[in-house]
Amino acid sequence: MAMHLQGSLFDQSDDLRLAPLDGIRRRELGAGAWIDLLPGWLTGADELFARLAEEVPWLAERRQMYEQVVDVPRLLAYYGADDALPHPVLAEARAALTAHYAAELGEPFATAGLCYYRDGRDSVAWHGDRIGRGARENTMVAILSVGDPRDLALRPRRGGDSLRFPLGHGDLIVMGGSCQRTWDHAVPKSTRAVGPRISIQFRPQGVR
Ligand SMILES: O=C(O)CCC(=O)C(=O)O
Ligand SMILES: [Fe+2]
Repeated sequence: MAMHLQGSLFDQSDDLRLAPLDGIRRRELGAGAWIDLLPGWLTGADELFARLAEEVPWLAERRQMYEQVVDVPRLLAYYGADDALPHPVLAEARAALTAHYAAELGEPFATAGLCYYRDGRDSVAWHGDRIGRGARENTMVAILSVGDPRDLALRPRRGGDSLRFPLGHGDLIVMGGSCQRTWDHAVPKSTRAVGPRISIQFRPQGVR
């Protein structure tokens, strides 16, 4: 009898595979912003999660906030357009996104930012990716999520209700149009017992 002692942490498939992007669904948010969602874009991502958690040179940042220096409540890593990505499937993912959005975006996805949320206390506060061109131009930010599910919350900057999109293991969300200018996004803290999550954000050159 074959015994599989190394159980899967999050999903059943051992096969690391990206689904075609044709199945992605768009939702218009208003004010020229939209999101595209594809749950389960990447299957078999347990090994990817483990490798990223162990091998990425994670940085714990500290930031000045008023009179205090505070810990940024998540770990970070950044890969420029010419840096080797920490796993080959991430290069594949970036190439697939570049091909799928070529006509609409008009430039490749280039950089990869990684965030590691160790538990429900880790989070990112409301912001838009507005360092650089995101403040002035329409652009796209594509986020692949692995590990425990966390919500990505979005709210219009002009005021209004926030929306929450639960992002699970292998899910893809793309924020596009005016989203970085006219909407803010956040990963709120969670009081539920949540395990670790890693997000990979692909952006065009000069968008942060
Ligand atoms: O982890 C996420 O899904 C969002 C991260 C984010 O918004 C950012 O790093 O700019
Ligand atoms: Fe962001």
